[in-house]
Amino acid sequence: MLSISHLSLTYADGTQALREINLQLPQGMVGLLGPNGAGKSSLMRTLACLQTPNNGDIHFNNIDVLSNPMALRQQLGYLPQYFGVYPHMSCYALLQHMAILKGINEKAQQKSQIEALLELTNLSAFANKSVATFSGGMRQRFGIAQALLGDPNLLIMDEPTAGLDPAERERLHALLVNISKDKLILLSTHIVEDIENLCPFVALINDGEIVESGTVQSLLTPLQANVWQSSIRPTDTQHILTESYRFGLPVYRILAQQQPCAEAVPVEATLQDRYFYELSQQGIADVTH
Ligand SMILES: Nc1ncnc2c1ncn2[C@@H]1O[C@H](COP(=O)(O)OP(=O)(O)OP(=O)(O)O)[C@@H](O)[C@H]1O
Repeated sequence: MLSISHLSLTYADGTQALREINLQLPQGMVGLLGPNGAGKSSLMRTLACLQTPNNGDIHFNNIDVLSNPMALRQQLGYLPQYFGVYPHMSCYALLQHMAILKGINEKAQQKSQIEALLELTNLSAFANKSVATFSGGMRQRFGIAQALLGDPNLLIMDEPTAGLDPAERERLHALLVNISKDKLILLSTHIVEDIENLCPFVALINDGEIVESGTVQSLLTPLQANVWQSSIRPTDTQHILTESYRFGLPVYRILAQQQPCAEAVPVEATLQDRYFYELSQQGIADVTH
């Protein structure tokens, strides 16, 4: 559905943000997962035709995106990571303005779409309030509403759950799952849990390169039967994937073919395990083989 080949982007200051990205993304929810500075926003802005790559091709269905950005824009919804300055316009008026920019010119159509989206994003009660006065979570919900205007086939969402409280986050998850059936929704995040909850397909990006992509199941298979959990730090620290806390007590996730210490119990591999495995791969031996 979305095909990216040899995509490279270098900023004017010489920062190489994308290095020869090759990706084939299917319909449905796709997660783009990577640490800070990995290149997620750079890739999303490039796919949304907001910046031009130095090299490469992007095809969405039968559209050659780089040579025909207008054709993509008619099918695109984009939620940027930051909106910048909000004009002092009411939420409704700003959505109406954006609807016109998207080519939704008929008043009745604008009204029905905007009202439905305000309802979906829990903003109906604030339709007449200025967006400039919205809280962070309300702005995020507004951003989601504007991205959905025109019922786009490709929805690109840069950190959509940023700033949402747990109830709104769940609401957004349900909304995205419901609308993802006949579209491609590409969402970027460094919150692994969001992707685990939502995305059957994932791409891991680090330092401008795609380090892995595929179904979550295919990414977990190499780790299965090799992940252990322990509350005690193993003496051989080489294979520790993560060191976190639960209720203030340490939790170690360890990648090893044999029980790494007496306290370790075997556990199901998670996307978080795979993510940390990829990030630390230069430093640890490949114990999956
Ligand atoms: N306009 C720019 N000019 C120069 N360098 C940039 C620009 N925008 C991003 N970069 C650099 O490109 C690299 C990738 O940045 P990008 O914002 O795409 O990463 P990210 O994965 O979205 O990070 P985060 O999760 O922190 O938002 C980083 O080194 C960043 O400093």
